[in-house]
Amino acid sequence: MIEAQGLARSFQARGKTIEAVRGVDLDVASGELVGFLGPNGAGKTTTLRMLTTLLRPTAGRAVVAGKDLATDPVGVRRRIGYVAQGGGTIPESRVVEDLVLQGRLHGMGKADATVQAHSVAERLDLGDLLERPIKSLSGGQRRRLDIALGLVHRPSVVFLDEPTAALDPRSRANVWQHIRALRADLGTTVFLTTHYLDEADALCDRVLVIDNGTIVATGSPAELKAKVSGDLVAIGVPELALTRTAEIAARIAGGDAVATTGSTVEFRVPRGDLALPELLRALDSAGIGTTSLRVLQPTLDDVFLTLTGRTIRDAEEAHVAA
Ligand SMILES: Nc1ncnc2c1ncn2[C@@H]1O[C@H](COP(=O)(O)OP(=O)(O)OP(=O)(O)O)[C@@H](O)[C@H]1O
Repeated sequence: MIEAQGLARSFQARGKTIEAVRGVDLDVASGELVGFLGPNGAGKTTTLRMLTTLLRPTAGRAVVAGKDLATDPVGVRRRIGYVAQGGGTIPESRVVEDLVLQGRLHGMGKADATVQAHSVAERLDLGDLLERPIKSLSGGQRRRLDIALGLVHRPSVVFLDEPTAALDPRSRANVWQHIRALRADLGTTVFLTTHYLDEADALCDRVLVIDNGTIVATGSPAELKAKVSGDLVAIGVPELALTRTAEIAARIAGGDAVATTGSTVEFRVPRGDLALPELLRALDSAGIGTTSLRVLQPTLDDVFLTLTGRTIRDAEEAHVAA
């Protein structure tokens, strides 16, 4: 449904060349729900704008919904929905008006656009809000309207740029539910960008991790986590036993990356649950009593850290400071 090879885009700003996207390859199958995960400034929006014909690539090619980006941009536009960060609606207009207008802009007849406006509004729980002025909607309702606007013309693939940015946890969960339903009920291919690790983890079949304009990993959230880091075991012990505990941790089969923070010794092993009996026996023989013991499964942030040497938050802070 989305195929790209070597997609790249650079910008000239203040005499400097910014390579926003540096040769991205993509292969998204029909009906997949794929997330593009990376910190602010990684190149997510730029990639999305190229795939949706809003920005011309400096290099590379892509076929989206069966149409070539370079030779048939109109064909691409007809078949896709694009939900940008902060959509461009008219605050005074009513929800139904905006939905119908959007359908008309896509060349739909008035009757068809009206039927579709009601249908997508129902689908996104906006059925009771059709007569409301857009400016009166809550953040979550507004975000659902943005998504509905991207769906009026029945696209086979929809691109969502940061669909839950700035929403509270409840509204986010609600938007996730609607995105999942889109794929489940209509078979729509969904390609979304996010810098929220939990969003990529909870929502996406497959995640492409992007950093500095380059895809650094791709796989299901579980595959990514399994590939790059094991479980983290954290053992709380009395201060006097810290050094000895770290030595014991280093000797556990498969144990790696032993670190001491405060009164805790942490280390990584491929399977924390399997390492615990050996660890506890060794600590017991050494006469060390534990004050706490935790096994944490890796997060996508661990994946990002392993791949890039930075957490997503560090990368974002560095981008803001640049
Ligand atoms: N029109 C432009 N002119 C100059 N530089 C740009 C332009 N658009 C994007 N950039 C730069 O390209 C890089 C990638 O930006 P992009 O918006 O694609 O990142 P992003 O991953 O989508 O981040 P965000 O989550 O903040 O939207 C950044 O360094 C950005 O400053």
